[in-house]
Amino acid sequence: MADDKRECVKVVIRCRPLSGQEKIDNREKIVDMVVKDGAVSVRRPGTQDCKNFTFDAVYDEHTIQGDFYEHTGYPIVESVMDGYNGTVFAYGQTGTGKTHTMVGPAQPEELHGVIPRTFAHIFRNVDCGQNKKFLVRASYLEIYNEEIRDLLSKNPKQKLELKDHPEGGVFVKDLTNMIVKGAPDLQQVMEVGQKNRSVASTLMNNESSRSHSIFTITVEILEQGIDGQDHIRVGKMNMVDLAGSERQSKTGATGDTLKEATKINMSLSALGNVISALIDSKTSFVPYRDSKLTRLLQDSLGGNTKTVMCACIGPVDYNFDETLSTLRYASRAKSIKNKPRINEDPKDAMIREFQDEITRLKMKLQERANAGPGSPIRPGAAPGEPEVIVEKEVVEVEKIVEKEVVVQKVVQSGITEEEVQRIQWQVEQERAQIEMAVEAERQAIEAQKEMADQEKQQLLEALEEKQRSREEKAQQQEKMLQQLKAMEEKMLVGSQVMEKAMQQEADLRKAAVEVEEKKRLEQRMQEELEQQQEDKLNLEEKYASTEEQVQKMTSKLEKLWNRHKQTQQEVQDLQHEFQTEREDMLETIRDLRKEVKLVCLTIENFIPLEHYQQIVERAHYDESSDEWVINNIDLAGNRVRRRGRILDDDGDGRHGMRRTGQADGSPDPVAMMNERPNVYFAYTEDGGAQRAETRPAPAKNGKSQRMKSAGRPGTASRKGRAVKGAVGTNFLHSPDPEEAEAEAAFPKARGLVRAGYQG
Ligand SMILES: Nc1ncnc2c1ncn2[C@@H]1O[C@H](COP(=O)(O)OP(=O)(O)OP(=O)(O)O)[C@@H](O)[C@H]1O
Repeated sequence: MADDKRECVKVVIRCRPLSGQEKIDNREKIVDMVVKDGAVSVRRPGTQDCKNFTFDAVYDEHTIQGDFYEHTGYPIVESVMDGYNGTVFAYGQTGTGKTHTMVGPAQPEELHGVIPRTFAHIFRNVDCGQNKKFLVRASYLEIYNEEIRDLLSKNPKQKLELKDHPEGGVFVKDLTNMIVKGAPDLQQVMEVGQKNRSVASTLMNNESSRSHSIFTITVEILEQGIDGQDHIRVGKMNMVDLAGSERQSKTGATGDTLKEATKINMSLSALGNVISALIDSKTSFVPYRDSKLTRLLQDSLGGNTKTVMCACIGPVDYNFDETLSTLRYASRAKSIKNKPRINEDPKDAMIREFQDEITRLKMKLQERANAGPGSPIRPGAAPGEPEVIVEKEVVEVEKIVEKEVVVQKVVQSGITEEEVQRIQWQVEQERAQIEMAVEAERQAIEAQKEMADQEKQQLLEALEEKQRSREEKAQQQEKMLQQLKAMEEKMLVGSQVMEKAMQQEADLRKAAVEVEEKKRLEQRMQEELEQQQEDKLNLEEKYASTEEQVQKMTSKLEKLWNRHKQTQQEVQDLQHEFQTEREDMLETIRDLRKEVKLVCLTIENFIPLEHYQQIVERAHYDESSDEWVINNIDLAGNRVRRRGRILDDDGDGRHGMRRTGQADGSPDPVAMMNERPNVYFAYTEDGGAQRAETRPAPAKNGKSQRMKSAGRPGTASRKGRAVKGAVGTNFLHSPDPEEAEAEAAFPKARGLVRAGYQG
């Protein structure tokens, strides 16, 4: 039943142990945790000034991976198996243990992180799912430089698009979803994805994740309800390993790594803004669309998901600022409220399609089995009759399951071994009968000695044709049987006989999770109570005597004074943090400006202004894909040149395009416009529209002809031009009349001009 209760995001903190280097450097440890109270305190280095926080749980450096999973991953997977969406995500500074927590080393097994531990857990539940059928799928993606990539694809660098589904919410178009049949399949999927992830070495971490990654396991559960009808629930488990927030000065990032860091920090800021908006009662707008990460996490933050956020921190002094900032971030996230609900009978459940397909295949096989050996070779059976239709359906099924991984384990097939043997035996019997019948007919024909040779030959051919067709049908039947088996293997069936001990263990764990949950609620209530008590301080009170009044007022004053001091300190810290963030952002802006300047330099010197304006006018921003779009871009500029080269591959050394050209060998623009009306032309100094691929060949001295006659190749700057819609162009230069003159003398540069443009 759907359950519309609101619940807060569960926030836990994990502190990693001191690294080897930190021990060598004799670093000061500034993080203290009281695990049983969920309390963490961070001491300002060199002082006794501590900042205290409480969370749903805290895990110190002694916490082992197994215990961490039991308290964070386990309850979420249990909910997923009930049909809820669940998310576990790791957040924190670079090098604090996010990947260690979510993935962990491959060996030994006890160091496995949350993701691999869910595999065995999910399939243990599948094993115990009495009278249920399951379909389990997995996908693995990363967001690298604001681009979504499929880590399971043959081409993992290809950029995928985010789309909005009216009912299902945000989804990634064309993302690979592997159907898996056991924990080893999932392990294999994870390993493939891990190999494709973008990592790099920085000063803070030898293997730093340069992208955010999301591993998703979808579990579809089919079960008969008390109404006798089949019901489907779909649980989805998202496991997110975020890239680390980082300061350029500390990581020593340059070049591509710096560019990655800029994008990482920008998307993490967007995540911070979403968290702030969600807890701000005055704001109803949540800026999910500001980054791909926040769009993908939309359901996990403020949506219908049970979410655990694990904030990872380092234990030593030189990370004080980042640790404090992470704890503040996490503390804010505690107030986010989600509305988890069970996903019941969704329209697009794959298990339903599988179930229907299996039923249809079974019926067809049964029909054939009942009809006996004669049925598949009914003489005169017209094409388009049932047999042919079945063949089409089989092809459809093959399409659905084409991304299946290697089968390692079959929990239990829905079609019994006896059934398979029986049908196989029937097929064998049919074959034997067919062979006997053919042999008998052959003998009969040969016995008719007086029969004309020609007639005899015809009969023999007809007989052979019949036999071929019979064998084909028998093969089809066998193929269908294999299809049926393959599909049923994908639908995992829960064990009928669950051992009592297993059941008890599962119950015990469930009870422990419930106790834990109650403890968490109690703690939250305790916090609220303390808050209310503080608020009460401001209320008027009645006093029995003046002395009591003085006493109470003094204690109240003391408390208020302490609070005032704390708040002041908090303001100072926030100002400091704000300043550091501001500096980081300024750094980012400086980097982005540099990039913009380079783009502007290229535009100003290589693309005539009018043509640039045309491009700007034709470009529009597509909100759904978050990209600038120019129609027919595939027919423009460099792309045309590339296509031309392909056409040139005719072996005779002449350019393919020239065949439509003028007498002097240059192409006829009008002819080409007629041929491809949307083509953009390249520009030459004489102003003539020319195809990019027909530009003059380099002169003997190695310089191009254009370079020679131009005198000032591509250096004319156009300061102060107001380019309509040219973001970031004008702020770089001020108007300069001399430049206008230089501009007039400027040769018409190669660039992009739409066909038909008259200069
Ligand atoms: N709880 C822990 N116990 C033991 N070692 C840990 C723990 N947490 C982290 N480490 C070690 O610290 C190093 C950095 O960890 P990890 O790569 O997981 O950091 P990260 O937060 O994912 O960094 P980045 O954001 O740069 O990807 C690794 O060598 C890892 O093994």
